[in-house]
Amino acid sequence: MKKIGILASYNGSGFETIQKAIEDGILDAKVEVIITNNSDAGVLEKAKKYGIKSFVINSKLFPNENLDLKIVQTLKEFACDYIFLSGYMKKIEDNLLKTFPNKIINTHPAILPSIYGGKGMYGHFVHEAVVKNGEKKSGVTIHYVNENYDEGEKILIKELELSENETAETLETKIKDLEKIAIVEAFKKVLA
Ligand SMILES: Nc1nc2c(c(=O)[nH]1)N[C@@H](CN(C=O)c1ccc(C(=O)N[C@@H](CCC(=O)O)C(=O)O)cc1)CN2
Ligand SMILES: NCC(=O)N[C@@H]1O[C@H](COP(=O)([O-])[O-])[C@@H](O)[C@H]1O
Repeated sequence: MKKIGILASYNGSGFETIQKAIEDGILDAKVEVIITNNSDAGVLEKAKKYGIKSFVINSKLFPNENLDLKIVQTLKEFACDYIFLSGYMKKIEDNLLKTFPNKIINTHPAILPSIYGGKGMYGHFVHEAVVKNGEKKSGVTIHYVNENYDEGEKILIKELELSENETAETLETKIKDLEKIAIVEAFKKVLA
């Protein structure tokens, strides 16, 4: 059974999607550990709810430590096979990339490659830009992570069409619903 480590900065909705798919027998895997950079992250409550060990790793708590190495050390302690970025807002750096080559998976709330990826394109900013530019479609991209933001090999893309009166808020809700399907489908492919 493959072991998954989670990195999240906020609510970790993607993590909960994976956890529910595991509990429903859809994914043959186990979430071993959750790491966040944000001591107020909602994902910490979710970790408690599902009985999964969690850690806050950031420069405020560990001012004199290499956070990249500390994250690697933690993920290795739990013998993780895959790392899933469930709304993680920090750059994945060299040690993590080298320790888990082609094993770090991210969900991005837009179609990639596009102008809706890269530095500054995260969370609500993505949906605001898509609506502002009058795009007719958007979607979700699940991809492996490389050294640059949102440029890794694609695993799966799911698209949706914007409605006439779409707002960034309504689009974010639709994208998050689409993400639930995309994440499970992508992990079924990866774990096969
Ligand atoms: N090496 C990589 N690291 C990360 C990737 C990746 O593809 N390669 N994906 C991101 C997730 N992400 C989009 O899917 C993303 C997250 C954050 C940013 C961004 O611009 N962040 C800001 C800082 C925001 C903050 O501190 O709250 C920044 O870098 O200025 C872009 C894309 C996760 N890591
Ligand atoms: N560029 C990365 C990015 O924007 N990721 C997005 O952050 C959200 C996190 O939501 P959550 O905190 O509710 O899980 C998710 O929708 C994810 O696609």
